[in-house]
Amino acid sequence: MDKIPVTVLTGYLGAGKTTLLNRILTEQHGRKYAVVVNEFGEIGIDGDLVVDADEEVFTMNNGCLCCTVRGDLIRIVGALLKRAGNLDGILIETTGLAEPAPVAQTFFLDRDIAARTQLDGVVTVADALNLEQRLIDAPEAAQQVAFADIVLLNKADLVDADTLARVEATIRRLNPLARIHRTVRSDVPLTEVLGRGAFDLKRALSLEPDFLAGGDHGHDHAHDHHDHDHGHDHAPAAGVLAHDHDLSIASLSLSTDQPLDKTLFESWLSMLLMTKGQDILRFKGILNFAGQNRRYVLQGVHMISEGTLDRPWGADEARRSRMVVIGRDLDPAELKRGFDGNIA
Ligand SMILES: Nc1nc2c(ncn2[C@@H]2O[C@H](COP(=O)(O)OP(=O)(O)OP(=O)(O)O)[C@@H](O)[C@H]2O)c(=O)[nH]1
Repeated sequence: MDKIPVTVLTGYLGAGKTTLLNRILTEQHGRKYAVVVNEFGEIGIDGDLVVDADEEVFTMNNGCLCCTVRGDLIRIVGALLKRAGNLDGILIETTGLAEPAPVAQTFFLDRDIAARTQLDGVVTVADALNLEQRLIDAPEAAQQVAFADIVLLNKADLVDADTLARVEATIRRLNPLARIHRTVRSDVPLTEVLGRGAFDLKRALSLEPDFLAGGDHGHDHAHDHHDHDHGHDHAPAAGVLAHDHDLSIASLSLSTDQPLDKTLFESWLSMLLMTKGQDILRFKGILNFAGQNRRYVLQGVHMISEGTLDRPWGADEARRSRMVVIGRDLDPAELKRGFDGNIA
């Protein structure tokens, strides 16, 4: 039996992973992929933002995929394999705060999974506008780039040619071997990211000598999965994978069953981004605006926000507005007050 290829999509918050995933699901129409999405936050939104309703999307909401969640991944992939039928591949989108190595490890360490699947490649989407700053303030960002087999240098439309060349040189320094594609909205020929047999175990071992050793690669973890704030206390480990998450990053979920007033909401959001945009790493939401029978999808990274009208609300669907904000030093009470102030 052929092994099922697995592609891990990684990259920092808001880099363009879901955009790539949607491109794969749309362009590879007729193929059957199982999609596993891991998000950082209590209320699932990512699963809803994946376009193709024919695909089954498994969401893991446990926040950090880097360690304990691997158990969930093993369970989900294990269940998938039991009824795999004619699956053409498994696509795993990690949260922007995850490291790809432990996810990749799963496909080597779990015997049953290793026998049936083959890690095809780790694809890292890098945000050309924000990567340089992330490499300074977010250790995961460097690990994601270092561990990639293929890098999409995305959002090329948001920077000038010199910046793009500089960011590409930085990626090259972190990862001399990966193929790098400059992209806008993750538009890369899919033959460049899928079915390439790109994963290089030797390189993984050079970055993480314990890659095949299992366990938690020398880390000592203290997670608090209750509020999805996660603190790690990591003993120094060999290789690039010694990690240290930023404890001040948290995810806040906002929701209401009452319709929101679009004008109030937009002015609240623009004020919020003007005053706190540096600290807001990522926000996304599915909103119910008064008088609108279609869902409004909101997306943003720092000061850049995008809103689009999506499909109509279903007849039996609860018209619930949900928004997730991920950032540093957020004030939950103030954000909740502001959000609730937009109720129509
Ligand atoms: N201008 C511009 N915007 C982009 C590009 N690629 C993606 N975006 C936008 O950036 C935002 C984030 O894109 P996503 O694909 O959701 O990013 P992600 O990496 O899945 O985000 P998380 O899962 O939250 O980490 C969305 O508003 C996209 O429309 C690009 O090349 N240029």
